[in-house]
Amino acid sequence: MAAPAPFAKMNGLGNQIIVADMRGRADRIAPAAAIALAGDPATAFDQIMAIHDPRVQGTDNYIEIINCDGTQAQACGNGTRCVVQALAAETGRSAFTFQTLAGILTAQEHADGLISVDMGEPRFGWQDIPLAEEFHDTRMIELQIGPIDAPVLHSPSVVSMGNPHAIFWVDRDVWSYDLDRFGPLLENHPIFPERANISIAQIRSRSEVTIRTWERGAGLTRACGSAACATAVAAIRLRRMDRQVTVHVPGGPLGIEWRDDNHVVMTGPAEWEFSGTLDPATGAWTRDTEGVA
Ligand SMILES: N[C@H](CCC[C@H](N)C(=O)O)C(=O)O
Repeated sequence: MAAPAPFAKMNGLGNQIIVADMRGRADRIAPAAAIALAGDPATAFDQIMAIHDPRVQGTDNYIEIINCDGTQAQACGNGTRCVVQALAAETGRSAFTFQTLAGILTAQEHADGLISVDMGEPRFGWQDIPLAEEFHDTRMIELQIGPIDAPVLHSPSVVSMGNPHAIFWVDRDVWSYDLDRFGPLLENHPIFPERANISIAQIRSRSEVTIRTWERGAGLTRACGSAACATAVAAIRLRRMDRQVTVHVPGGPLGIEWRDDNHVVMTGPAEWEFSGTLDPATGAWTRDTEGVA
């Protein structure tokens, strides 16, 4: 058994997040511990955001992101907002710089409690996503699901926000598609050698789009921040939306801006639910007693 680590169960628009405090220690949360925590209804999560000591100068922390199947993710927008809220409450600071597998990102809590995360620059090259074969134009790639002459979903845009995303554009209500059926097939399609997060998106105007996401390594979630960024960027590349948009995910709205300097900034809320301590080796956990800070 490892020394217990403090954690907070939080959510970002219903994206279930565990923020774990792994500062001042050398171990990491084991995949088996993540799978155990994911299997317990009280701690079921989509991603763990493990806050570690900084590894490079100029950053506040290294953040390891773990999906509920125990695999690592490069980016998690909603989880990053939860980390910011937790650290802001602890330190009284409002601006942070984190290192993740997707690179270095900055984030800020605003006076109204909303949090903005600079998710960095999107990448569009087929090797960057990555795709298994060369596609010159990733605004739309050849991929379809359903009957060959009447595909249910086809011609997605693909984008890397540090993690791989495919966005299928649909005309009908996003809830009328069996994403729980198509999601796993598309996530694991051979065209995506590192698998992919799969979204379906209905553009409603030049500034509003509604999406649902099947997340790589996590399945259906109520919100996926990096998918919201990827969708906005892909729609803007297709000249179907303006550079500042609202992306409606099942959990609520996220503001996304693709700035002129090519950075994508996501703004939204984070919510604390309860705190406790967990064993990073096994996932055994206890809840803090009510009333104790
Ligand atoms: N929920 C996250 C994304 C997790 C990404 C993960 N499922 C992967 O890329 O493996 C978000 O808010 O951006």
